[in-house]
Amino acid sequence: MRRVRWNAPLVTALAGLGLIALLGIVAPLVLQEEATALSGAARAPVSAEHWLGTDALGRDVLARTLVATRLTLEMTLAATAIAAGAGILLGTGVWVSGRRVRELGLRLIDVLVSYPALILALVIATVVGTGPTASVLAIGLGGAPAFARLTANMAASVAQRDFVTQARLMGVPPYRVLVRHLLPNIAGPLLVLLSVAFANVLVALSGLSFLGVGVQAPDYDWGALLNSGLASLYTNPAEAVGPAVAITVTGVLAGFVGDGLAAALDPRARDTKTAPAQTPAVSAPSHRAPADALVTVDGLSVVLPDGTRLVDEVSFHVMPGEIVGLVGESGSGKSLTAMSVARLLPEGLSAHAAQLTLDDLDLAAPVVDPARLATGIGIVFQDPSASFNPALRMKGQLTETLRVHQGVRGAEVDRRAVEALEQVRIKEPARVVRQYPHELSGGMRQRAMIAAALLPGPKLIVADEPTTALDVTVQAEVLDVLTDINRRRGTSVLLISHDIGVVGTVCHRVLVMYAGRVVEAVSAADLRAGRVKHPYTQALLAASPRLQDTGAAERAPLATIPGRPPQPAARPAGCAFAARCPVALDTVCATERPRLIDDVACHAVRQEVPTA
Ligand SMILES: Nc1ncnc2c1ncn2[C@@H]1O[C@H](COP(=O)(O)OP(=O)(O)OP(=O)(O)O)[C@@H](O)[C@H]1O
Repeated sequence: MRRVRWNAPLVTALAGLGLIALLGIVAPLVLQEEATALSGAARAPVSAEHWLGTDALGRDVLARTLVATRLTLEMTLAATAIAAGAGILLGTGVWVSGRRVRELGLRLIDVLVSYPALILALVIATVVGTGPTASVLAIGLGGAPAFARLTANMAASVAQRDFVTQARLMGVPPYRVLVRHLLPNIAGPLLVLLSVAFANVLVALSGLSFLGVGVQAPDYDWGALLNSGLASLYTNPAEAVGPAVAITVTGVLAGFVGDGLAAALDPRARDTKTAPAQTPAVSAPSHRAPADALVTVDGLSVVLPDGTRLVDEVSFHVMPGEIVGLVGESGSGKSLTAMSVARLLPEGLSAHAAQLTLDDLDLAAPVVDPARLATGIGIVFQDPSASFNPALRMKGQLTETLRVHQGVRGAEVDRRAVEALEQVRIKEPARVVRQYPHELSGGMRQRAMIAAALLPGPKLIVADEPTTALDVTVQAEVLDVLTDINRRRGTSVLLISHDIGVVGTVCHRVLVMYAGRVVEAVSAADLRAGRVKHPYTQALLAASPRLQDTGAAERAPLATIPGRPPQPAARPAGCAFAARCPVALDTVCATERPRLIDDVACHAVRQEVPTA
């Protein structure tokens, strides 16, 4: 389960509920006598002696409200436990069963959920009778369908994940898959539902007692006290105020716990918003980007909270109309670099840069106008099947930015959506805009993703491995669309790929990344011709089956790069590639990190260059 990040509403609400629980323990011990003593004055108004007055038999209302805390909380906890226990059992039971039972079970749960819980509880109450136990059973069982539905739905979605499939293939029995793989992965949402259910159960139990079918005299809970206060609502409203406030405060606090838990367990509610790049006050720009560069990145570092640098002082620029490729092995920092430009860093990571700009838009500012960001940068992600919401038609998704940030409405929305699909060469665009994502092929979805990114007219498209998830036959099609858009509209592209063949073919300029740094910047023409300097770029080229240019030097047989890149936290003091490098020098490469000078960061290369 995800680690809980404590937040103020959660802590405050838990502390409040803790206090009420303490009251529930202590009050019956010290106030029991006062709560049952007949003072003589029936329905006495508020006085110094009776802060909330007395009831019809002259008993102190405040003392009774406080004493009732215990029974109310006990009943609420018990009913919530029954709802959760029975619901989770039903939900998981349905999941573990065979297909037919599962189908039947899911339909049953659907029917039960569609039936209001309180009505269901009233029906159960009429069958099992009145009193605390009957109320708890009725409300508990009435709340079970909500838990069953959530458990079954979540279990079904987790069950499709690879690790569950693997466990099942390995013959792990269903109940073990359930306990080891499923329940821990759905515990977060269940916990949130638990606290919300607690509030609902409290209100429902109080409702039953208030209606006279719950707790019966001489027992009393807050609902029963509310019922007795109703009779004197006009003469002594305070009698109803005590239990009403108690129910409201406890219910609201439980709701806050649910809310706080949801925020604490959901990374999107915290810092995924986009971790803004922060500009350190002291660093001065060092990267000499042309004045008319569209994107300027100078000294960009992406760091973990413990200070580990995942991306380390990366500098580059993208000119208007230019396609720049970021290439390197998995983990070299390509995505984090590109996502910093788009201000879409994952939670927990922060970016620092001396300069990070798109035209005159400061991407390193703590706050950036979302409309300018959304219309300035379009993003194409790797997996087209995950990029679209399966429940919505293509039109709405393609045109979201247009509608939200550019106020485009009505027939214009349709026209622009169709036009965008035409531009990415999707046949019958008018029909496709009305379709759902699953009705499109992978290649079409990826081209539609490019259309969505293009629609607001961005100056830059960030394409993060746009062809990796696609069939080889459609990869070229998608890349062709990207280059075509670049040619016709002059849109700049920052293209991320682990395939040096792809970037060499599509880009104008290529930045080779290794262990969080740019180790070489090279024109695509030089790359294709094999005119590269850094031993890592040479190794990548030698290992690439793709780059076949007519003007290229004679290709050597395919090679592999021995070893693995170092983990970000274990990068050596010297060159991070030294351990795998065939030309590493004994001293300097082991001790000194090479800087990017004349587009290459390598001590050995510099030693080879004869000094004038
Ligand atoms: N949210 C995160 N928390 C911690 N480490 C991360 C996070 N995201 C990425 N990393 C680490 O940062 C480094 C760079 O990651 P990044 O995704 O930018 O690499 P990449 O070159 O794009 O690789 P790939 O081609 O596999 O996507 C990797 O070592 C990765 O494990």
